[in-house]
Amino acid sequence: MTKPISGKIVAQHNSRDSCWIIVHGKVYDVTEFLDGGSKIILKYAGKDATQEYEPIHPPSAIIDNLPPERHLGPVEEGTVEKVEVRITDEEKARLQRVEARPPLSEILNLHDFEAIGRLTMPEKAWAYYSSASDDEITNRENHAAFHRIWFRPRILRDVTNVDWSTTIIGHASTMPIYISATALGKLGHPEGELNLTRAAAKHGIIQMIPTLSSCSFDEIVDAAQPDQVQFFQLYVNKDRAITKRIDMRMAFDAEDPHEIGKSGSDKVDRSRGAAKAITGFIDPGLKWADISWFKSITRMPLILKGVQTWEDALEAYDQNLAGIVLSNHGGRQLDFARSGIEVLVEVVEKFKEKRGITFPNDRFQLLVDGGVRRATDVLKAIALGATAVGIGRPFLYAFSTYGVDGVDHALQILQDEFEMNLRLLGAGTIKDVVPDMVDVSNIRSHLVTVPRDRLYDINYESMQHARLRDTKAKTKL
Ligand SMILES: Cc1cc2nc3c(=O)[nH]c(=O)nc-3n(C[C@H](O)[C@H](O)[C@H](O)COP(=O)(O)O)c2cc1C
Repeated sequence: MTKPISGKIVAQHNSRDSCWIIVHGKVYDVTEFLDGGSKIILKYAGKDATQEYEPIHPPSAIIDNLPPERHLGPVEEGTVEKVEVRITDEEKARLQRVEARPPLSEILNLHDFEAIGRLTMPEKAWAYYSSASDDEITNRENHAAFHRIWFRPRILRDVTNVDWSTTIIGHASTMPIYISATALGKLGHPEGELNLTRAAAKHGIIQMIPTLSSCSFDEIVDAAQPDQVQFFQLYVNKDRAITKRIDMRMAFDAEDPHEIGKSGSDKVDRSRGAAKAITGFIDPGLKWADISWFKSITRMPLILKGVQTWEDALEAYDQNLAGIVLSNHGGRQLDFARSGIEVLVEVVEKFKEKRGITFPNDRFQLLVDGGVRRATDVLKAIALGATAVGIGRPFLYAFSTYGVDGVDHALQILQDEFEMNLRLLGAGTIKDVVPDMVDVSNIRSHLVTVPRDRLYDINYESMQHARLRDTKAKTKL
């Protein structure tokens, strides 16, 4: 066994010429990672970097990416100078707000998780999770687009028993939703993505594991129940050998489908640091011609995420993919990209026109994400031909403040909303939710609103989010 290295020796390697760091009690020589000047690594040169490293990288990242000769061995216990953690007044105030968070019984909808998360989450986590690109127009449009679709409910139908379960890419799901891939789960909660895995198991829904998870792929798969289905979101590495290795492991570890991620970078303004630090490996050269290579290295169904036009949807169909996710990445890439729900309408129309194909369709499934906060949003997408929708941020907010119980509660809210709204829509099952049940005539209009009717608006008593406990009587959020 390698002899433990004294913290004092490590501390001497604190420069660009020789940079050692400690992560989880092991010493690593990361000098070669400093090419291009990584300020954040240098900040921890010669020190214990575990706290900074942990939320951003899975435990195995450093081991997998650094050649074995750079793994210098364990650090000698008790010799490392403790990095002083100073608790600011702001942080103290935040911790008090965490104590004052309302019980889950007072969280009535997915918006409430966001309202409480904004007040209680660590600043970095809130910035990374809630932010989007440029002016965040697409981020807000994603939800607003659902407001341009109205229901045409049917009456006098027997809805004593309603069933909102479905099948997504051949896998049973208790609801027509799945948990979309979101990076850096440990920024919000020490258990990170495992909160999602456990709640997904409890509710019988599918979790999409991100390439950039904070927990390792193995941890997430190990936390799953034996029959639990998980998807894998793959960012394609510039070094295709690495992508191939990931794929081989997927095939052995999880017998389930995965999807190819978009090749663009996670472009996020309010939290530039985290996004830039983790996306440098993504291949901007990924192209349609590469699809055949993916097919040659895996036997799992492939779904392409990030499709935003009918032309690309048709190309994906022609390349025999199992489906697509109509997604603009939660408004985190190109601002003014249209919402997934709007693109869905165009895709369904054009497939009918060009190929005579209708949806939902088992040979090629349409998934949608972005801005989904209510079961009614989901039902609109289902009526328009989607098989299921992905939800991202609400689950991040839920686990950041309440851990796994928060995600469980969020999923229960959705289950309850499905039951109620299917009845009100006059649909006994998901198959009964058909195009005639929605009026989508305004979906393409991106009107800027007319001046508001102030007298009427002032009389409207606005709904309130959940509130912190001890400030409830005094403050509005
Ligand atoms: C904090 C955050 C991180 C994300 N990370 C990824 C990622 O690593 N890979 C990916 O394919 N999509 C990622 N997404 C996009 C989501 O998969 C999904 O498309 C989006 O969140 C849906 O919008 P919603 O948050 O309004 O539900 C991320 C989204 C957020 C909010």
